[in-house]
Amino acid sequence: MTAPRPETLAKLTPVLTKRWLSPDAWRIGTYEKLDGYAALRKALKAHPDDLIQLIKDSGLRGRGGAGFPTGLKWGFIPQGDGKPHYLVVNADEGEPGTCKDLPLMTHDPHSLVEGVIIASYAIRANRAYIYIRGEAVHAARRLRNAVREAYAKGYLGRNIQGSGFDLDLVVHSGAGAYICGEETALLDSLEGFRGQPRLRPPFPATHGLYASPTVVNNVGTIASVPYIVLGGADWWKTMGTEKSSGPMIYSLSGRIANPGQFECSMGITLRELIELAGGMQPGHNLKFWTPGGSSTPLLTAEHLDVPLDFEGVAAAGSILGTTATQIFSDQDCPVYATYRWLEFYHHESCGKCTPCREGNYWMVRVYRRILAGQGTHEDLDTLLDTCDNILGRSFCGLGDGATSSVTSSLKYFKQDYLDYIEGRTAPKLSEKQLVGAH
Ligand SMILES: NC(=O)c1ccc[n+]([C@@H]2O[C@H](COP(=O)([O-])OP(=O)(O)OC[C@H]3O[C@@H](n4cnc5c(N)ncnc54)[C@H](O)[C@@H]3O)[C@@H](O)[C@H]2O)c1
Ligand SMILES: Cc1cc2nc3c(=O)[nH]c(=O)nc-3n(C[C@H](O)[C@H](O)[C@H](O)COP(=O)(O)O)c2cc1C
Ligand code: SF4
Repeated sequence: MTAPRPETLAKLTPVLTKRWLSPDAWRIGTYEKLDGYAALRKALKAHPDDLIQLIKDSGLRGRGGAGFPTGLKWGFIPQGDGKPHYLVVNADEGEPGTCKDLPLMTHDPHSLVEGVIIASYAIRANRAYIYIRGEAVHAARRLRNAVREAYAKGYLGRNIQGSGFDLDLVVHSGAGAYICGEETALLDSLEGFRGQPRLRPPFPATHGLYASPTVVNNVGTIASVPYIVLGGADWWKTMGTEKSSGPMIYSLSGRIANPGQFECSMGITLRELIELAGGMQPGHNLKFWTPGGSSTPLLTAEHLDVPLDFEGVAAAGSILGTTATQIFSDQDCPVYATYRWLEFYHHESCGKCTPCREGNYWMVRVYRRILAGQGTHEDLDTLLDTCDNILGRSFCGLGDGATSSVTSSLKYFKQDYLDYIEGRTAPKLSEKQLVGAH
């Protein structure tokens, strides 16, 4: 493992991760000693509209993958409409490779709770929910403990810190479905229905939980809010780039020496991230990687110096997404990796719309055929044609995301497909595994 150079180490900007290594930071006493709830006290003295303006000024963009401007979203909540308003935190974190919200909630749950209270005050919500992935049992336990502690200290409940503001916060565990991370499927699930996406527009900002104005934000988005309130918009903008401000937690996995979370100013490159992670594993050379989880088009070793911000990754033909960089080497097969992701999308497709439900089913079969050494050249056209019929024609983003690795692996690694089809690569799947592929 090679140590990073000092100039690369300087690119680490621990803000949301700064307490993760402090012992017991998940307990309220420790959290308060480390600046905890100071932002809330400051926020409760401000006018809610000024807080929305502060978040707009900071340029904060959603950390759930789409990068929608947070202040703008909060500003869409109608005021004086007589309806209840809701804040819903999306803690479903299901995107393969993504692991930033879970450690945050485990190590520093109060930063999320504090962010929830400030955001709810800003949008005038008196009830908030954290919808957490069902499998995340430990993180949910920590969160529920944090909520209990916050009630006991008067940060939640009636007349918070004497401000006159009331807020109840409920932690709701889902049942472990990827689709329930899509915000409208999440809202259906929270209401007690089967989690399937709703038609948008109308967006949750006007017609969300119980058809009322609702802000849905990712864990990382809401946990950023206390830091912006304390440090100010200008400080936040000293990190990152002009249109992608602030720090970002990048999760690194795969063929690198030291996988994990690295919080850096947005715009860092994969070359620098790999250096921070101690380099590639010995004997491995970078072949392909996802910039933001499996729903984002693959990039290659040519893209090592692409700035990992919303604009930089888009210019390189991919999407920043959840900043989950999954790193594959010359010893990994892009055809097989794509097949495994497709099996995931096929399994997780909710079945509501035909392109995604049928398209993923058939693409999995075509991949099995190719990987069993029984593919044809026409199969490659079938894959591209199927993607063409899914992308932009699906009811929600799951269908679109499923096509990303198919089209990008065919763009960069067509030869790997041809090697299976023309018999130069030994089959990876057996006849038995091929059952049902024809
Ligand atoms: N974090 C994870 O585990 C995970 C898993 C799968 C996918 N994703 C990410 O999800 C993203 C797609 O999510 P999406 O379909 O919600 O994206 P989207 O661009 O449709 O919406 C993003 C957010 O902006 C809001 N919004 C957009 N336009 C609006 C408008 N006109 N008025 C009011 N609000 C508006 C939406 O309500 C939503 O909250 C992908 O980029 C992917 O990276 C994340
Ligand atoms: C299939 C699918 C799954 C998603 N899963 C998540 C998720 O687990 N966590 C999340 O924050 N956003 C997820 N999203 C994005 C949400 O729909 C939404 O854009 C996000 O919660 C908005 O929060 P933000 O603006 O703070 O990013 C998913 C989107 C799709 C299409
Ligand atoms: S794209 Fe897939 S997950 Fe989304 S609604 Fe259609 S079938 Fe369901």
